[in-house]
Amino acid sequence: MELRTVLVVGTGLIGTSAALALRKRGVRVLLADRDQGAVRLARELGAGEEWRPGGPHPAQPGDPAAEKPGRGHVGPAGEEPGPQDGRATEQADLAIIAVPPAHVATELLELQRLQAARFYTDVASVKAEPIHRAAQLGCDLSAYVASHPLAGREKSGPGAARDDLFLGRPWALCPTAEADPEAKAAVLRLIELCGANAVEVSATDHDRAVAVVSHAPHVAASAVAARLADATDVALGLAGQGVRDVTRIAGSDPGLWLGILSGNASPVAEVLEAVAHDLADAASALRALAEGDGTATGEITQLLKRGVVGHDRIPGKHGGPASSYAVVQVVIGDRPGQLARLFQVCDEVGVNVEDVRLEHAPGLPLGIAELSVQPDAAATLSEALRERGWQVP
Ligand SMILES: NC(=O)c1ccc[n+]([C@@H]2O[C@H](COP(=O)([O-])OP(=O)(O)OC[C@H]3O[C@@H](n4cnc5c(N)ncnc54)[C@H](O)[C@@H]3O)[C@@H](O)[C@H]2O)c1
Ligand SMILES: O=C(O)C(=O)C[C@]1(C(=O)O)C=C[C@@H](O)C=C1
Repeated sequence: MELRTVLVVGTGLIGTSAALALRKRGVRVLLADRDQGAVRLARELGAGEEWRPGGPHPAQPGDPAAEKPGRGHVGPAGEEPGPQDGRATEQADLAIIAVPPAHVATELLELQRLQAARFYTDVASVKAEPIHRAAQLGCDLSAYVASHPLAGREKSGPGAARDDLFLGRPWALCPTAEADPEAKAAVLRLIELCGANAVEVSATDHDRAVAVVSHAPHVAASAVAARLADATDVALGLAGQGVRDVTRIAGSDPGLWLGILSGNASPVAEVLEAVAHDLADAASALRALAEGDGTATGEITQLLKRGVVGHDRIPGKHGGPASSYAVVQVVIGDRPGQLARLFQVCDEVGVNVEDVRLEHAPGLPLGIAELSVQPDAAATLSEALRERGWQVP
């Protein structure tokens, strides 16, 4: 099904990223948020135009229309809801509700009351609870297919949005038995336009799955990062990439995450209990080791090995099977244009760079670029780089 006009309600990180991706594909996007500053910034970033459910002429202060009871949080303040029957003047093909999980159902109800769109989805990180609440409120479930892109950042708001945020990422959709096939087709088209991979799953299975791959890892990252709050300056001065990798997501908005964790409390608690068990066992094994019990190394090795097995099961990019890339390390000068020259060589020898990472030693004029490539391309690339004078250790 074609999406000509999409309404985005909640122009934060996810809503604005989806809007930017849709704009890039030529879709008309209407923007609404209870925070007018968020709408303005999204609009200035090129994410679309402000949604005016009552048409192009905002009600003026003092106009009896402006004194009418509000319409919840949807749309710009001080405007008429639409024609006299309460409908929006224009109906979008699809509305994306990109607000915190606890507000999804009330926004859906309000948007459906306005007949703001033909079909509706949301992007909340939990699925069973918003669907259950929507049913309780009497929303039209035939026009609604809940969804969740498995892509995000540790930053909030439209300023952090990226049009390529969803490229190659899984995007779960959880149609209920009541869902109209056309509503599902609309959400599938959204996912396709954003460059993501659709994964159909029931809401309950989704919530159990993301407890393992997203929500419990988030709490674990917060617990590790919390240790740093009163770490000494010496310790923080020694922080390398490891702690940065493990704690990146701990920088996220606590308010949003409280809502996510509360909406998926039991499945997350179950995973955390298992993690806590492993951590407690590792701590007692280390205590035993410190007291001279050499046999305790077995338990620690087992956990580390199970970690390697789990890590290797994470799918590679584009959701395909996990790939083990070879890493070619190259010494680069801290000067403009070095990376461009390096990529030029990769291009010349036809080697695709799957990933790149830069290691910079503060204060040193040199750094290391780590290029991840297919294992059978590593030797060709290393040789080509050496021939052209690059230092490949
Ligand atoms: N942050 C992530 O990495 C991530 C990834 C995937 C999905 N999600 C989900 O996407 C949704 C939005 O998260 P985000 O990271 O974009 O948050 P955000 O804080 O960047 O944006 C949320 C926006 O919603 C607005 N808002 C809140 N309540 C509203 C309401 N009732 N009506 C209209 N606007 C309202 C806020 O003003 C804000 O602009 C959440 O449900 C979250 O679970 C987040
Ligand atoms: O990478 C991040 O910063 C995220 O927050 C991403 C992440 C995830 O855990 O993968 C977090 C929560 C969302 O619901 C979806 C994606």
